[in-house]
Amino acid sequence: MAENQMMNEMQTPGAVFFIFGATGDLARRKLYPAIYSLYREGKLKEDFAVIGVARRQRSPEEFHNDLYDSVQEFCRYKVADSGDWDRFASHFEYKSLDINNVEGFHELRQQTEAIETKFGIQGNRLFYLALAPELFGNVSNSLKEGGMLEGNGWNRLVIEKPFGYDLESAERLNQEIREVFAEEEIYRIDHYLGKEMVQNIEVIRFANAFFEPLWNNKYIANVQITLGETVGVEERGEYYDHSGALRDMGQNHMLQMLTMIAMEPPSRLLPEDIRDEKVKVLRSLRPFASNEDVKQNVVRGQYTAGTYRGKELPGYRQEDKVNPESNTETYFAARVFVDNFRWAGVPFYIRTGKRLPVKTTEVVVEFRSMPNNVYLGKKYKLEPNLLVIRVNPMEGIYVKINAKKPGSETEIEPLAMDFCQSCMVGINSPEAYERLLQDAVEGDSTYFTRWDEVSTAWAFIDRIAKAWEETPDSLETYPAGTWGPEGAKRLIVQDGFKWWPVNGQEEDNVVWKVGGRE
Ligand SMILES: NC(=O)C1=CN([C@@H]2O[C@H](COP(=O)(O)OP(=O)(O)OC[C@H]3O[C@@H](n4cnc5c(N)ncnc54)[C@H](OP(=O)(O)O)[C@@H]3O)[C@@H](O)[C@H]2O)C=CC1
Ligand SMILES: O=C1O[C@H](COP(=O)(O)O)[C@@H](O)[C@H](O)[C@H]1O
Repeated sequence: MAENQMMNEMQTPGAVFFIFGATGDLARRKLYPAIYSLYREGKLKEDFAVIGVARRQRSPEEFHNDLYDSVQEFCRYKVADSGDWDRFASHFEYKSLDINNVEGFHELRQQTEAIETKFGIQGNRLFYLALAPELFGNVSNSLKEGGMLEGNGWNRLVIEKPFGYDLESAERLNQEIREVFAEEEIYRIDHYLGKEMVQNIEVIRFANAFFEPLWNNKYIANVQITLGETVGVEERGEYYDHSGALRDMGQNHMLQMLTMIAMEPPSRLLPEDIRDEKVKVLRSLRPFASNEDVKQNVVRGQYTAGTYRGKELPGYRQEDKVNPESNTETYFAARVFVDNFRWAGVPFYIRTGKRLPVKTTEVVVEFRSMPNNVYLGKKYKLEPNLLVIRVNPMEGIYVKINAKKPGSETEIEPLAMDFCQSCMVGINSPEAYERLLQDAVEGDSTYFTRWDEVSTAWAFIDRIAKAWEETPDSLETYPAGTWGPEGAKRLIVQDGFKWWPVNGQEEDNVVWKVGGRE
């Protein structure tokens, strides 16, 4: 196939992928489609195999049918023709196994050796745990006891979030898996790090003379990071009600994006150099000193019933498997400071929520006004310069500058330079899971989180969670389909700033024209 030929040079080393949790939602929606895309693009050749593991029984035909449905529904490539499909599907086998059944792992080992021989795989094994975190320790142990780590290639463990509930539970979890796997064998997924535009932050910053010299407190007034979702908790009420927005999105995706924006340039583009720089940012986060400090800097909210595009939406407490008296936050916004030379005094405003009006992830870097602006005055409509990095679902970069209004002698107006990557014909950005699976198999841990990153992030988040536990009435509400609680506006307005519109949409739903002149 054409994609295969084009991508030959990017082929990954042969390996067996074990998907523990093979009948689950993550495997179906993300992992199988990602493997198919890698295959279609020739990044996986014929020397790979997948063994799906879960408790329920699945005949080979049933498993292949599940696989087909998952690819057709969720993959960015549709199945090309039946010959290609049969060849792809022949790499997949299923093993019904409870992860606590060590005996069963000996059988798995025999199945593995047979499939390695069949596809000429040299003993490389990648264990992907798409399972509840409580099972991570047991599965690691069963892999060891069942002789699964005695192949003659490498062994790698890929684990999903959430990595713990707080620092203490994360430490326990880490200890359990470290009894079997070394840190360099562990790949902790934060799927935001696999997103094309999150990885692009590094390039935009470090490959452009426009930006890097200005990337500090002398020129940047504030940074805003928004991860908005229109969905509610869907079928995940039970998990979410225990977790909440702070743990579900804050501890991982939001702080990881913040580190990418704030980190120092690494001396080399090696995984440990980059992760060293990221962890320095996390260590520089100004910790909240007291409940009052948290109250002044962090706002939390829960959605109530509302309307979105004419549709009535239930409140969070009415959602399936959610405690009807739940105090769990579905939104939070925080003002965070990175106390180092580069960022001293620059607020980072971060916010995320479910049931907001727009699904979007964006970073807005707002530059300071000119020190002595000769264009101050009523007739000039000056706006601060902005750099906007659009992460998803739109991918692109947007720069807002001031320019003379054409034909006018005195008027100045903001001009938007908008590069929309996702609008370009022929661009079909890889899904985060494709990139991360490929990296894991290639042994590149750059976009996976190291233990010190995870633990430092938890220490920061725990302080907020503790304050909220002690001040339950700090929870505000917001109607589903709106931009979150009032407190989030106050948080930023008190500093003389405002939340910039995201994805072309103003907070009061006035459309902010994207591209061209406003
Ligand atoms: N779904 C998503 O989009 C995301 C999920 N995650 C995380 O990924 C993990 C998996 O999530 P998800 O797929 O949604 O969960 P599901 O509940 O849909 O799937 C869980 C899987 O685990 C298997 N399983 C459960 N117990 C055992 C056992 N004792 N032995 C063997 N297999 C077992 C189940 O199969 P069976 O019942 O047949 O044994 C099933 O395949 C979780 O940690 C979740 O937080 C993270 C980000 C996104
Ligand atoms: O990790 C998670 O992320 C999703 C949002 O991911 P995105 O790639 O669609 O932006 C979120 O819905 C979920 O609650 C959280 O667990």
